[in-house]
Amino acid sequence: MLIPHANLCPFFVPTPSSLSYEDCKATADWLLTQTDMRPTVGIVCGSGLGGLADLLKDQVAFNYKDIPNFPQSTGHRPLSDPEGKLITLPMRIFKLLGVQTVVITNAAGGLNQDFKVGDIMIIKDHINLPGFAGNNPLVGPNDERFGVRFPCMSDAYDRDLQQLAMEVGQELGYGDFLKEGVYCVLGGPSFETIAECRMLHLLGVDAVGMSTVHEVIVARHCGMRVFALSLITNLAVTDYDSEEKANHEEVLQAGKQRAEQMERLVSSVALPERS
Ligand SMILES: O=P(O)(O)O[C@@H]1C[C@H](O)[C@@H](CO)O1
Ligand SMILES: Nc1nc2[nH]cnc2c(=O)[nH]1
Repeated sequence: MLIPHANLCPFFVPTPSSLSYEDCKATADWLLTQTDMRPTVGIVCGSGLGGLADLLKDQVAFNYKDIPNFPQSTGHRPLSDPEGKLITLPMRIFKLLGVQTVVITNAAGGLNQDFKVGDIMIIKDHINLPGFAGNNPLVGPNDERFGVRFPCMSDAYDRDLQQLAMEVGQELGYGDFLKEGVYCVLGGPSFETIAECRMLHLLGVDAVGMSTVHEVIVARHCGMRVFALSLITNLAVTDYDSEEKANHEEVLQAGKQRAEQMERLVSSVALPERS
């Protein structure tokens, strides 16, 4: 099953009712009545990377508005927006549909000095910076039917899939632009200041973005494997003499330029029978 990026601000405190097992089950059961397909891979498309959907044969498409309890994707939402609570609901619905592997793509700003615009970074780990202040999607009562109260995150990103992606990337001739690194999520929607970029660089962050991490935490909580890629759409500014200014248009533009290779890599790793 493939969904466009929710693109909602990850700052929220979920309430039991917004993410309840019963809500998710009702949604999953409804979807299962609409199709005979039984997905085992769930894909979340990042900004500018929605073309992945075109790779799928025998598509069955649903409008978000028609799916019971499903969050609407209407842009980046601020902390105070209660709709932001639903950002990770699709992960739990994936789980209840039978999905075993979740693939997430995003657009991100490069902090690693060896990165260039257009690089594809295999995410090997993350820093949930909002989590340091208590913004974790698992805050609140825990439903053991999804997972344990204190899930481990030291194996958040599946190592076998990372290795496979490196090998497949080399075979596809992506050696020059396929990298690996640590992704850090910030709340957005503003881009970073120069001082923030410098701080993140000092912390060992290779790429910074505004998504993915909360989905990964919820996906791992309920036991799905995770593979995630960042497309480096711009280079984070760390120099006060630089004239560069991050903007969403360049993010979308970079996405278009590298979308095909990104899509091929995702399909070769996650949907090998289709590539
Ligand atoms: O793929 P995502 O949604 O993480 O893309 C990042 C965050 C914002 O949506 C957008 C800013 O240009 O890029
Ligand atoms: N936070 C953040 N998100 C991004 N998404 C794409 N580029 C960037 C960036 O530079 N910073």
